[in-house]
This record gives sequence, structure tokens and C-alpha cells, in this order.
Amino acid sequence: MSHSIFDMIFCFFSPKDFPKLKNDAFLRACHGQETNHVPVWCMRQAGRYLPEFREFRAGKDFFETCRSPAACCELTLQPLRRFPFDAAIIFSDILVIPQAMGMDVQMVAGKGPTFPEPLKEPEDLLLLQPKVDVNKELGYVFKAITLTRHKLDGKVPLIGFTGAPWTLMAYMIEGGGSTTHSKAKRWLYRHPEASHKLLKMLTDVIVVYLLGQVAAGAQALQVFESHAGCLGPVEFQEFSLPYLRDIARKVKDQLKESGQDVPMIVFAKDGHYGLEDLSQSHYEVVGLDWTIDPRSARERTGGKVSLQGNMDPCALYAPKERISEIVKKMLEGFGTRGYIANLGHGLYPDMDPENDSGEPPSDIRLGDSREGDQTTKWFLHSQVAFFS
Ligand SMILES: Cc1c2[nH]c(c1CCC(=O)O)Cc1[nH]c(c(CCC(=O)O)c1C)Cc1[nH]c(c(CCC(=O)O)c1C)Cc1[nH]c(c(CCC(=O)O)c1C)C2
Repeated sequence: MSHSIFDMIFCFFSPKDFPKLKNDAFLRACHGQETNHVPVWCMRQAGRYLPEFREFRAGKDFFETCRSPAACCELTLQPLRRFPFDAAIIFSDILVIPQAMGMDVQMVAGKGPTFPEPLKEPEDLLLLQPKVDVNKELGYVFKAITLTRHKLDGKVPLIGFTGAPWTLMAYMIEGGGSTTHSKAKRWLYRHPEASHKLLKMLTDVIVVYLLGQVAAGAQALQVFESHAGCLGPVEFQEFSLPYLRDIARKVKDQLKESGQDVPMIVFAKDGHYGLEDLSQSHYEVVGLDWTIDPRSARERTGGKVSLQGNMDPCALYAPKERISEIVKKMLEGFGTRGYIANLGHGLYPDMDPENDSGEPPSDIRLGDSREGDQTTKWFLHSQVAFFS
């Protein structure tokens, strides 16, 4: 029954005839082109800091919500109704990939994502699906993207995303969040071959998954290597970077064949030791956390890529005037070309949008310092300065 309703909806919302894009500032900035304002979006812009998100999610299982295209669409649009973001990111999670590969993942209240049976030893790789039918297992994400792109009505572009292989491997072995990632790192040192096998399996699924997202309507793609920071430069070179490169190259090669140009963003949290390499790994944009200075990031990436980031989310706990200074400095450091303003990691659940005290200015333009100040104010009043 629900299947036929789905079919009816998706006859109507098919991945074609999408509404014309009205605000291309984010896409232009990804390509290093001039824009009339600095585009802004926030990692985890859809999430628990919004009361409407908490209300919508109440009593619903997290991954059930991810499997409902209509729910994902609603949650993706919620922050855009409040704030003039320049891009939307599809509501989903990076851990849908381990699920598609046959692992059980649950979202446990107060604990976060939990794998009841994580991978323990290399033999456990045999328990994973050797050949994942991505359309079948993750088709619900593609439907969510198609529906959301239609419902966005061309207001801003829609970003699709994935976890990177090392980050997903870490969750699959740790069984959830971790501060040391010592169980997963044990594999790198003790079972390098099995580690590469798993990373390769993940890479293969990710490439098909990202291409499916583009076919469904994603206009940019972000790859989250959230656990880059627990690797040193040597392990990063061996276990992260080659797979990040492979993903971008394979996705781009395929897209080129069909004449499509979809910018890709790599965000390797705390991976600044790899910044030069990341800027030469076929991604148009490198996302940065707050532990790197904007000017040195520009120097080290040598103008080869656009940059995204990198305000410390905890700066939002500062008084408003201080936040204003921080944002201004950030804009001066990055410059306004080839730059996408964002936080250096996601918004935290306790950031209270109700404390917003002012109307955001209707147009945010950058070019001179006074206009820069407009963006500062916008950041200050409309998005991230929620603490008084
Ligand atoms: C809102 C949300 C999400 N995931 C989780 C939540 C909170 C749970 C809830 O609402 O009940 C659990 C959820 N999912 C995950 C975590 C982190 C667990 C941990 O390591 O401790 C939590 C709490 C795993 C995850 N999930 C994601 C990452 C990469 C980004 C990052 O580094 O934070 C990671 C690491 C990506 C992600 N996850 C989500 C999005 C879409 C929303 C948006 O960004 O606007 C995205 C892009 C959505």
C-alpha cells in the first residue's frame, strides 16, 4: 500500500524538470567565481538546536525518519524558513552506508549512534554484503533528494553528502562515537590488509551512492572525513587520502561522461597536516575546522581550491560583539572570493535560535569592509549568535 503511494508521489516528483535555481552564490563560490555576497550555510543546520526539529522528531526513530523522504524534505527545509542560508543539505546521516552494507545501527537517546554488533576481527568482513545494491538499499535517500529539490523551488542549491571511508570504518569498528578510536586504529596497525579491504569496499559503495545522489538532484556533494584528526600524517596518507582522491576522481569521471559538473567539498576535521594534499585531491572546495588560521589555509592551498569554514561553533557562546569581531576577522582572513562562510563543525544542540534578537538584513553583500560588516551582522543576528 505505502509502496503505491510512493510510486504515485515519485511519478510526480521525478528527477527532472527541477525549478530554475535563483541563488547560485554557493555554486559560484565553489568554483572560485565572483559572487555578489559571501554564501553561508551551517553544518548541522537542520538539527536539534531548532525547536521545530525537536517537535517533528519527537517519538520517531531517527533512522525511520531518515527512511521517510517526506520527513527528510521537511527537516531539510526547516532551517531555510528561519534563516537566509545559501544552500540546503539533505537531512540524512553518514551511517546509512554501514546499514546498507548489512550492519545494524540504532540511534540511542543520550548516547548517539550505536552498532550492537561492531566489526571485531578481519573475519567479520565476511558478514558484510559483498555487493551492495545501492539503489535498493539507499533509494530512500535518492527519493528524499528529488522531492526536496522540487520543494526547494530553486531557492538555493541542495547539497548531498556521505561519510568518507575511514570515518565510516571507525564507526563500524568502534560501534559508535569514540574519543580515541583506538579499536579502529588497532586495525590500521595490526590488520592493514583487512583495513584496506574494508576501505575499498566502502569507497565502491560511496562512489555509486554519490552518483545516485546527483542523478536524484543533488547540486553539490560534501564528503565528511570527521575522524581525520585521530590519524597522524602517515596514517592519513595511507588510509584516508587515497580513498578521498579515488572518490572524487571516480565520481567526476562518471559525471563528465554525462556532461555534468557538480562541485565536491572535502571536510577532513582536524586534518590540517594534510591540507596541501587535500587541495590537490580533485575537490573544488576544502572545508576547514577552526584550528587553522584562514590566512595560512589560503597560503597553504595556494589558490587552487575554494575554502569553506571555519568559525569555532563554541564562539557562539561569546557575547555578540565578540562574535562580530570573530566573523569579521574570519572574512578578512579568507577574503571574499572562493569562500563559503560556515562553522568549523556542526551547530551544537544547545544553541538556542530563540535568542535571536534582530531581523537579518535582506541583502548581504560583500566587497568592501562596510558591506563585510553586513555579513557579520547577519551571522550575528540571524544564524549563529543565539546566546545573549
Ligand atoms: C540531526 C542529526 C543528524 N545525525 C544525528 C543527529 C542528531 C540525532 C537526533 O536528531 O535525534 C545523529 C548523529 N550522527 C552522527 C553523530 C555523531 C556521533 C559521534 O561520533 O559521537 C550523531 C550524534 C554521525 C555523523 N553524522 C554526520 C556526521 C558528519 C558530520 C560531523 O562530523 O558531525 C557524523 C560524524 C552527518 C550528518 N548527520 C545529520 C546530517 C544532516 C543535517 C544537517 O547537517 O543539516 C548530517 C550532514 C543528521
